[in-house]
Amino acid sequence: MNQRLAVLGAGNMGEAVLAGALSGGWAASDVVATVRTEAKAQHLRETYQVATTSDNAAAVRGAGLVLVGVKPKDVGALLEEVAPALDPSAVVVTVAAGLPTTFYEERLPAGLPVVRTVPNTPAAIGAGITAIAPGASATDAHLEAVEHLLAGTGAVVRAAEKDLDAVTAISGSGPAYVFHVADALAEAGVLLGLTRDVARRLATQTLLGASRLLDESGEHPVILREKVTSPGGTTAAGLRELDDRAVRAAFVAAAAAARDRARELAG
Ligand SMILES: NC(=O)C1=CN([C@@H]2O[C@H](COP(=O)(O)OP(=O)(O)OC[C@H]3O[C@@H](n4cnc5c(N)ncnc54)[C@H](OP(=O)(O)O)[C@@H]3O)[C@@H](O)[C@H]2O)C=CC1
Ligand SMILES: O=C(O)[C@@H]1CCC=N1
Repeated sequence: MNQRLAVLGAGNMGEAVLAGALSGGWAASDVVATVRTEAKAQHLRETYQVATTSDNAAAVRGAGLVLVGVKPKDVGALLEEVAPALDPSAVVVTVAAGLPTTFYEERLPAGLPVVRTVPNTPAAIGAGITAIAPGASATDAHLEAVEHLLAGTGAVVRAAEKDLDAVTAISGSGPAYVFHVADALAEAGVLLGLTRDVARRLATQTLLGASRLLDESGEHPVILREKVTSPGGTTAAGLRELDDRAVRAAFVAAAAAARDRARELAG
């Protein structure tokens, strides 16, 4: 399989995967990204030194890996555009939420391997996590090629395709939940009289430090929470408010709603 990579739709997620792949050692000279505006093309050329075009069919010619980075609603039209131009040995890798691999297989030349992935935006700084699942014609070698592509974006895990909507709800959408918490914590600090700059710094570093501690200690989050929560102390008072407002239940409901929405996107 050749190393030519075509990124079709270099938006938030396509660009994040592109950035992660390049910082992981993928050669910029092997990448072409498709765009719809000259401003975006210029940004990609200047930032990553990759080739750009607005012609998706031209981009996929000779590409061994074709990354579908457009919104789920735009995937059908995109596949129609590129199907006749795809290299017979190409692997189609998609990041689109919800759409099953059968959606692609029905629209692409018979037997063309499809790998469905669920990345997240921290991929841009090599701190993402991506779940990957093979379609009917994707082999272990195809999965390995996708793992190689994504190696610079962070962790990569293999998953069963039936689980990918749940993965989307947790790690795909998850960064947005975390940014929501970061914003809420910082604004709470402002309410308590801290400057915006200080409050934001405290919130950001607290999330970063807590995440690293969780990861590096290997301890269960409940144990780590208990280590912060002195009997009769400040944290217990704060946590009681979160429980009274059913924050834990809200996370469960948010994940279920995101999973259900992924299913709806499949049509
Ligand atoms: N954002 C995230 O955190 C995650 C997103 N995903 C999936 O990633 C996909 C993209 O989402 P996201 O990056 O957020 O969305 P964006 O809108 O940021 O990216 C889509 C990009 O595709 C471009 N585009 C649309 N149609 C075409 C076309 N025919 N040819 C070339 N380019 C085209 C758009 O251009 P223009 O801007 O000009 O419209 C845009 O730049 C979705 O399918 C989503 O489900 C998956 C996991 C996480
Ligand atoms: O919001 C969305 O639909 C996409 C999929 C996961 C994250 N962003």
